[in-house]
Amino acid sequence: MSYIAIIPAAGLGSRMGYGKNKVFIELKGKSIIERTVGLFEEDANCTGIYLAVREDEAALMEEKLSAYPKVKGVFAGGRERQDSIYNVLKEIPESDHVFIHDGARPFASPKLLNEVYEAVITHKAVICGVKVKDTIKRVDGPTVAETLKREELLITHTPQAFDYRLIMKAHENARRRGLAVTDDSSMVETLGESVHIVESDYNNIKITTREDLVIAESIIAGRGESK
Ligand SMILES: Nc1ccn([C@@H]2O[C@H](COP(=O)(O)OP(=O)(O)OP(=O)(O)O)[C@@H](O)[C@H]2O)c(=O)n1
Ligand SMILES: C[C@](O)(CO)[C@H](O)COP(=O)(O)O
Repeated sequence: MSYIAIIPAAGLGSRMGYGKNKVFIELKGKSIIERTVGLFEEDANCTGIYLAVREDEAALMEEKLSAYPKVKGVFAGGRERQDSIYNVLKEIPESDHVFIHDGARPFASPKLLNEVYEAVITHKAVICGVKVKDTIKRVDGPTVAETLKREELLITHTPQAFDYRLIMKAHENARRRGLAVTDDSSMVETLGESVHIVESDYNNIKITTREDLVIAESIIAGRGESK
């Protein structure tokens, strides 16, 4: 048994405001996308890595990732993350399991990848996430609508892992029904299938805004990484 990894990296990075795709930002001499791809390159259970990239960045991406032999394909992304992933899903070879992991999430630990992999062997859909630390309220404009039960909430991370046929069916169903979602497991939920949860960790951040770059630098410093 093994899995293949899909890495969506075709975003605009608009919340970062960097003027170009944030996955090319370097953190201690290595770009975010190289760090993310490196996680799967190092994972013995991963047999191939496929990316969604912006068409105008395909050449740059291929150059950046030339040192990662598990990268088997780079495909054009779509308008939304969901479209980018579907564009890759329909091109990849059929396999037992598929991991989907944000290109902008470079700190997933080997332990987490392993736990998600163990879980997807038994469960057909697996996500990871962490507990909410703050109190979350649903709002209606400037007014509080309700206070949600914190113990029922999960901050969702990637990797998310799936049985290949199930995630393909979930994406195709979502496209047919015009469902727009921000993570892949939501589409599996829509099919009425259960989604298993593995505990992630707070370092597994998605680099989204400028503040995240400071956190990222501090995670790297804490690891004592040498160049
Ligand atoms: N059309 C899109 C949009 C996003 N992504 C990827 O999905 C991941 C998570 O998305 P997000 O953090 O939202 O990245 P961006 O879309 O780049 O950021 P923003 O929403 O701020 O523009 C990123 O690795 C991003 O490159 C993608 O492949 N295709
Ligand atoms: C999939 C995800 O990373 C889970 O937290 C997140 O939903 C991606 O959302 P984005 O708005 O595309 O960053």
